[in-house]
Amino acid sequence: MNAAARFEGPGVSPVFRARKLSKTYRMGEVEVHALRDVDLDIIEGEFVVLLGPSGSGKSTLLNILGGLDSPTSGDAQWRDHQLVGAGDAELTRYRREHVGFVFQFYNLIPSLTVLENVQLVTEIADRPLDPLEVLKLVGLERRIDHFPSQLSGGEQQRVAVARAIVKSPDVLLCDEPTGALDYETGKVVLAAIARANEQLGTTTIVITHNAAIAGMADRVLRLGGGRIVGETRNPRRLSAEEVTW
Ligand SMILES: Nc1ncnc2c1ncn2[C@@H]1O[C@H](COP(=O)(O)OP(=O)(O)OP(=O)(O)O)[C@@H](O)[C@H]1O
Repeated sequence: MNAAARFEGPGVSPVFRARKLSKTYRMGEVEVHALRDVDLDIIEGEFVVLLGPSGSGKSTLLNILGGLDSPTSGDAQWRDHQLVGAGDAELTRYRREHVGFVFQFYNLIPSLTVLENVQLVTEIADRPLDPLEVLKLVGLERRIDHFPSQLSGGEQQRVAVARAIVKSPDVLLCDEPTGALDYETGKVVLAAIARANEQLGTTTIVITHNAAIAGMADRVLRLGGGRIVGETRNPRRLSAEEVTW
């Protein structure tokens, strides 16, 4: 069964709309169904957590929504941007103008300082935020002249979050943002992501293996075998400080 994570009815207009998204990999004789007929709507400003075991299709779904991958069949749109069948140039523009990514590993430029890593993005963004303000938002205003090698993993991940949000993206997509971090540092990074969602209104999707993080979301989608197998809404979102695991 594919639980239909669709919004119906008046007054609700999703920013993401995916229908019957499927992704199949063929490896010789073997077919891997990474996604099977996924229907999904996400509304503006929503904080969605994607949970599910390894191989359930979380990254595949996130990458399609982020314009990094394309499905084998089905349809996906962000506002009026068609994400399926779009050319490379169009997808690059979509990503550059609208999407911020945070991955498990930070991919900072080692020869640039914290501030410079974040400033770099503002040079190609249409409506960037002030890099110093964003570094304040992630609690790194005192480390702006440090190089990545002089920072802890959690601090580097917060620079990566700042870099993702400084262009004021409409969408923030995070794939295991705390996967490489210890408990305390993970919480600080989650707090930074939640703050971007709350203060900037950024539609946020976070993939995690950590079910405790689900408490921070408006909505939790569980994937299994390439399908959405469960959907819950939290009546109240927990702050990063309230989450324990
Ligand atoms: N490039 C690829 N070639 C072949 N199979 C792939 C490829 N990318 C992903 N898959 C397969 O598709 C399925 C879904 O992968 P996906 O990375 O979306 O899962 P996931 O839920 O994000 O897993 P994890 O939590 O381990 O990151 C898996 O079975 C995976 O092996």
